[in-house]
Amino acid sequence: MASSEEDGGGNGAVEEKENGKKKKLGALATTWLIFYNVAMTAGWLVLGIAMVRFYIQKGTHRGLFRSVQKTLKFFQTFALLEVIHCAIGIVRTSVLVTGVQVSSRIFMVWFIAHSIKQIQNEESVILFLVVWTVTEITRYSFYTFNLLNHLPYFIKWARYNFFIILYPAGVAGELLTIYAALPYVKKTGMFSLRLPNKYNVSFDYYYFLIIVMFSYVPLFPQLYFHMLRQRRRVLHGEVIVEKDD
Ligand SMILES: CCCCCCCCCCCCC[C@@H](O)CC(=O)SCCNC(=O)CCNC(=O)[C@H](O)C(C)(C)COP(=O)(O)OP(=O)(O)OC[C@H]1O[C@@H](n2cnc3c(N)ncnc32)[C@H](O)[C@@H]1OP(=O)(O)O
Repeated sequence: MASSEEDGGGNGAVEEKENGKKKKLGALATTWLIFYNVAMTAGWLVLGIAMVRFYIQKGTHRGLFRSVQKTLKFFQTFALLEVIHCAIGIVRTSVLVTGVQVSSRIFMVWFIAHSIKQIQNEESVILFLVVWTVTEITRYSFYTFNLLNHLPYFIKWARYNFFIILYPAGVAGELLTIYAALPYVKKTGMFSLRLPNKYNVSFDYYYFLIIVMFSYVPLFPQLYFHMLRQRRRVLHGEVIVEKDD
């Protein structure tokens, strides 16, 4: 993490090491990442503004998902590139951690909120939408300013503090939404394959969703503790030895 004067100071040795790392990132990769992060910041800002405008004009959250879904789908799906960034090594972070984070979001957007219209007006959908939006505006603006070597301290602070509350709140929104979807999935048998069929395979989306819900129990703490470690490293200059994937 390269610091700038606006950072509010920090450890000189850590700063030097971090600047060295940044020099190694090629100019092309840096240019691409700046473009990517600016586009993502703008996308999530547009989404945030659209949500606020909708609520002010209509005075209800009903219909909000429907009105912002195109922007949400586009920018959240675009985030798949983050897994590629890690895989090709232009971003120094774990493919596994990023993969779990991005795939769970894509799953929520396409296989839950998009596919099950009956749950689109649930309060829990608005909860995760608001939480994701605040998180992503902060996160992508952090990356952008950091790459430009002009990182205001409040953005750095927000990036590594907001998540403490937002992560559990987002997970609560996601789990409550999947829970609300269960009766519709059971009633319609959507995305399920019953025997007998020509493939001789059966799949029950209802039970799959229950497994997904339980998978948050081991996976979410890993993401949360990863972020707590990143927080100690960036805000308190602790050297953390990360295990390879
Ligand atoms: C098929 C069904 C699958 C179902 C799976 C079900 C299980 C799911 C369990 C998990 C639930 C997750 C729920 C989640 O969706 C809920 C929410 O998001 S709620 C909102 C709160 N969320 C957050 O705060 C998100 C926090 N997460 C993240 O920030 C990232 O996604 C994460 C990958 C976890 C971040 O990790 P990372 O290691 O990247 O942290 P850093 O930001 O500190 O970055 C490390 C270094 O990489 C550089 N970097 C990273 N990305 C970029 C970029 N785009 N551009 C430039 N540089 C980048 C960064 O600067 C750091 O560099 P350095 O080491 O040099 O300092």
